[in-house]
Amino acid sequence: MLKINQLTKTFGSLKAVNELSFEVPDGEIVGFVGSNGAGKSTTMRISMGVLSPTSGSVTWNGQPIDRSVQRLFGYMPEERGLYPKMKVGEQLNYLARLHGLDAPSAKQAVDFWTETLGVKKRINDEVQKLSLGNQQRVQLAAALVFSPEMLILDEPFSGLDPVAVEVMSEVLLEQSKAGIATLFSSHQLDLVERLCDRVVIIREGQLITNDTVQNIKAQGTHEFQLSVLAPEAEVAALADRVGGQVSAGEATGESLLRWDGSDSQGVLSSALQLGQVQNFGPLVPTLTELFREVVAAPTAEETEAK
Ligand SMILES: Nc1ncnc2c1ncn2[C@@H]1O[C@H](COP(=O)(O)OP(=O)(O)OP(=O)(O)O)[C@@H](O)[C@H]1O
Repeated sequence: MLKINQLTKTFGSLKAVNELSFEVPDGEIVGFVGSNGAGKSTTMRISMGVLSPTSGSVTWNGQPIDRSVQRLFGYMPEERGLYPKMKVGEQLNYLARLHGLDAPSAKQAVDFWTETLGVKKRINDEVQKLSLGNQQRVQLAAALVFSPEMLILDEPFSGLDPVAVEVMSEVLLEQSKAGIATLFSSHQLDLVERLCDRVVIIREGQLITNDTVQNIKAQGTHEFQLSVLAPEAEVAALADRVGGQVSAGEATGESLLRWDGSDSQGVLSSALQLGQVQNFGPLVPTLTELFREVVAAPTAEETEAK
């Protein structure tokens, strides 16, 4: 398990990471989310041991991140890190051997990951000759080729086409089933929602949320929505009763009623008197909507300053 404990990193007067604590347990995929400049890459660099913290610590199974621990981590840095003039296959083979695989195992791993990630045909090409998306696939192969115990991936999905996104999603889910701990940052919240066991949201270096996707969604503002085949004017009277709002639905003659969910069964029976009810239930917000709410809310410091 990776444990980030009271981590702080300052650059001059800027606190890029501010007393941040969270964990990435074995077999879990943790999505690391925050606006541009929130401190995600800085946290990941420190977790990988390529940047030292100002204070606080990161440990792997209780051990500080030294060279022996670094060897267990598959890392995809934001600035990427392949040698542009080296051939894809040579580069991956070099990395696999560097991490202790013998020659036949390294070859097998290179074949497997280039095949899985769809770059096997490019194995003899220099990395710099590949499209950006294919370079990204090779980056992912580089993080995976030596069977790491932990994956630290800084925006692994950026620049990938939809097919590669699907392949990579499957790879992460399989790795997680095999017990690998994964921390990945992303601005693609639909993917985070789909893949992650847990989501860590940070803002200005500070932890805002650390919870399961399910819990985060359950805590969001819960409105109800009902769709009924009845004229808007008739549904408006019902809306007035519960302080809701009515709008036209997509289907002909359909009206949508949104309200805070109070007296839901009473509203349903009244709506049934008006016409056929098509849909009825809580409107579960997407992670993207919740993220917008969280990021738009004032910070504790801003609230205090008022
Ligand atoms: N080496 C550095 N020197 C000075 N400031 C830095 C350095 N690295 C990062 N920062 C600053 O620290 C803050 C956090 O940056 P970081 O790259 O960790 O954010 P991020 O959440 O990864 O953002 P993005 O989503 O844009 O990649 C930013 O304000 C950034 O400008």
